[in-house]
Amino acid sequence: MISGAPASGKGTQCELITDKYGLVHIAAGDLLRAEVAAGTENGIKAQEYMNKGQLVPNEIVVSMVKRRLEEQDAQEKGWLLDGYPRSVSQADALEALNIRPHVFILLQVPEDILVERVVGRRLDPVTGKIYHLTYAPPETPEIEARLTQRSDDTEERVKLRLKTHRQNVEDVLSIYSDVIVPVSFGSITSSLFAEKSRFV
Ligand SMILES: Nc1ncnc2c1ncn2[C@@H]1O[C@H](COP(=O)(O)OP(=O)(O)O)[C@@H](O)[C@H]1O
Repeated sequence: MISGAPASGKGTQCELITDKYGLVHIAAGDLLRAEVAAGTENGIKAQEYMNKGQLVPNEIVVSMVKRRLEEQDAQEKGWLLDGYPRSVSQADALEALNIRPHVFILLQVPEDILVERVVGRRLDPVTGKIYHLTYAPPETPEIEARLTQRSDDTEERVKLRLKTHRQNVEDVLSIYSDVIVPVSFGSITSSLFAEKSRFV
């Protein structure tokens, strides 16, 4: 499992970890965005909460994540669960199925840096690669032209998401205290990964 505040680097570290270990990346936020894009009933409900940076109700998220964890690829290759659980009740739902992580990676980044990261974050819809207009600019003008920005990646909304994260992270950490590996800001992405990848 990997946990961290918005723009703490979950997505970027997940890409490095899943490439190296052949794990299946399961991100609750991505699953929800797929429901929103598909216009499903759950997606329409979830959108209201996501626009406010609030947690989407468990009756939508828990079954969605459980189903994805139980799919054959995750069972065979192993999974890296990103952005779930975000509450004790969500963690309890996995405990009830005897689903526990071998490692719980906790990314820790100062909040002022997070806001700057979010506002400049962009996504390439063709490759799925994450860029930052200042710190990790796109390689070509063609890529730059097609980059998209998440609707909740505004300064106003990221502050709501940070508040939600602070409210929930402490509850969850107590459940995984035996497998937590804290990873603090200060290393660039690749050296951070290299330095800490011994634990995975
Ligand atoms: N485990 C979860 N439980 C409830 N809502 C979630 C969960 N994970 C993600 N969401 C919703 O999806 C939004 C985007 O999540 P995510 O892509 O992980 O971005 P962030 O890193 O900002 O949390 C969150 O702001 C929240 O509204």
